[in-house]
Amino acid sequence: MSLLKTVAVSHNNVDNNMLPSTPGKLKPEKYQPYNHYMIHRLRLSKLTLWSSIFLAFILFFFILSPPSPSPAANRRESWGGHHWEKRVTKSACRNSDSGFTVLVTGAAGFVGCHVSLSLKRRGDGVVGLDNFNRYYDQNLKRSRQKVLSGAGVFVVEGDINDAALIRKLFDVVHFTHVMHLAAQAGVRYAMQNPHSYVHSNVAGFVNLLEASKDANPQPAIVWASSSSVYGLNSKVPFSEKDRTDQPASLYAATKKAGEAIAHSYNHIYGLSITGLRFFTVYGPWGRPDMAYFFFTKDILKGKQITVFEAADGGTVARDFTYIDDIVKGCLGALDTAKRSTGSGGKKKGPAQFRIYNLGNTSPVAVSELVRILEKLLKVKAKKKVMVMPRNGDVQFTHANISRAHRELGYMPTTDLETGLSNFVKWYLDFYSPSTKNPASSW
Ligand SMILES: O=C(O)[C@H]1O[C@H](OP(=O)(O)OP(=O)(O)OC[C@H]2O[C@@H](n3ccc(=O)[nH]c3=O)[C@H](O)[C@@H]2O)[C@H](O)[C@@H](O)[C@@H]1O
Repeated sequence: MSLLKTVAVSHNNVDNNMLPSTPGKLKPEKYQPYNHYMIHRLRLSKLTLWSSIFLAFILFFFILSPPSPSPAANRRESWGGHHWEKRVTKSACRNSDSGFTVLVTGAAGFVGCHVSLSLKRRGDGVVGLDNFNRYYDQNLKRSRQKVLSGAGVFVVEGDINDAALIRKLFDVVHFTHVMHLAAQAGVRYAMQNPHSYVHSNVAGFVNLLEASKDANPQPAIVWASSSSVYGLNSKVPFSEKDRTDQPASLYAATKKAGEAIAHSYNHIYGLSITGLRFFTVYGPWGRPDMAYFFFTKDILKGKQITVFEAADGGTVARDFTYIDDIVKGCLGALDTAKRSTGSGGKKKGPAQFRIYNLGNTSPVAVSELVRILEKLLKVKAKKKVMVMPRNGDVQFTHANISRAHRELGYMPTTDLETGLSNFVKWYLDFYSPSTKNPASSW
C-alpha cells in the first residue's frame, strides 16, 4: 500500500466510526453500511422538509408585507396629505383683505419666531417653515414652536432645499410675501462645518427663489443678510454704499453670495427683493451659540469665559441690536415692499431691489457687555482675555441706519443694558423657572 492509500483508508475509518469530540470516550462501533445509509437519507429528507417550511414562511411574509418606504416617501411623511393642507390653509388665514399672507422660513429660529408672532398678532396670515436642525438646542426651537402654535401659527417641518415641499406650499397658499430667515448662522462655526453654509445660505436660498419666481402671483421677498458682509471694511459707520467684497468668514461670503443671487433673480424674473443686514441681534428666546447667551450660561455656572481683544490691545465691539427693534425693521420692510412684477417665471417689468442696515448705531465693547451681564446676574465673571483668533470675526461693527430710517421708518429704541435685562429675565425663567433667581441672591 502506498503511503497515500494508507492515509486514505485510515481517514475513512476514522470518519465511519464517528469519533465523539470528547477525548477518552472513544467507543469503536461495528461498521454497518446499510443502517448508516438509511439514517443519512432520513436526516436529509427531514432537513429538506424543514427548509421548505422555512422558505414558505419567508415567501408568505414577503408577499403580505407592504413595500418598504423609499427615502423620498420617508421624507414626505412629515408633510403632505389632507390634514396637513388644512393646517397650512388655516394658518395662512388673514384677518382682513388688506392683510398679508406670509411664508416665514426659519420660523422656529430666534428672529423667525418673533417676526411670525408679530405678524400674526396684527392680523396677517402666517405659515412657518423650519427644519429643526441640531445646530443648537432643539428643545429651545420646540418651545418656540409651541408659542407659535398657541398663537395660531403652524410651523411646517421641512427644509428650504426640499423643492417639492416648497412648490407644494406655493400650490396650497398664494403667499403675498416671503420672509426668508432660515439660514446657517454663526461666524465661527463655518470653520467646522463649511458645507452647511453653502447648503442653507446658497443652495437653499436658490431653491426658494426658484419656487418664488415660478409662483403665480410671485410673492415679494424680504430676507436676512448680515452685517458680516462688510468684512474687512474699516470705514465706519458701515453704509450700504460701502464695499462688501472682502468677507472675513465663509458665513459672510455665503451671505454676500445671497445678495448677488437675489439681484440676479430680481433682474431676470422681476422678483421684488429686500435684503436686511442684521447687526448682532440679541434678546429673549435668542440663539445659544451667540456670545451674550453662552456668557450668561457660563457666568452663572462659574465657568471661565473668553473675551476677545484686538491684536494691538484695541477694543472688539459690536453694534448689538435688540430683537424688538429688528422685528420693527422686518415689518417695515414687508410693509413697504412693492409687488413682484413677474408671474409664472416671466418678468413683466423692473422690480424693486433694496438693501438695508438694521443696527443700533451704538457699538458696545465686548468687555462692556460682560460688565453689564455681571451686574444683571450679580455674579463676577471668570474672564480670560485673549487676542481674537483668526476665526472669521471682525473687530468692530457699526451701522449707519439713515436709509432704513428714511425708507422703512426704522428707529431702534433699546439700549444694550435694557435689552440684556429683558434677556436675563427670560433666561432665568426659561431655564430655571422653579429655582430661586440667582440674581436676587447676590
Ligand atoms: O451681525 C452679524 O452679521 C452676525 O452677528 C452675530 O455674529 P457676532 O457679531 O460675531 O456675534 P457673537 O458670536 O455673539 O459675538 C459677539 C462678540 O463677542 C466676541 N466673542 C465671541 C465669542 C467668545 O468666546 N468671546 C468673544 O469675545 C466676538 O468676537 C464678537 O465681537 C451672529 O452670530 C451672526 O449670525 C450674525 O449674522
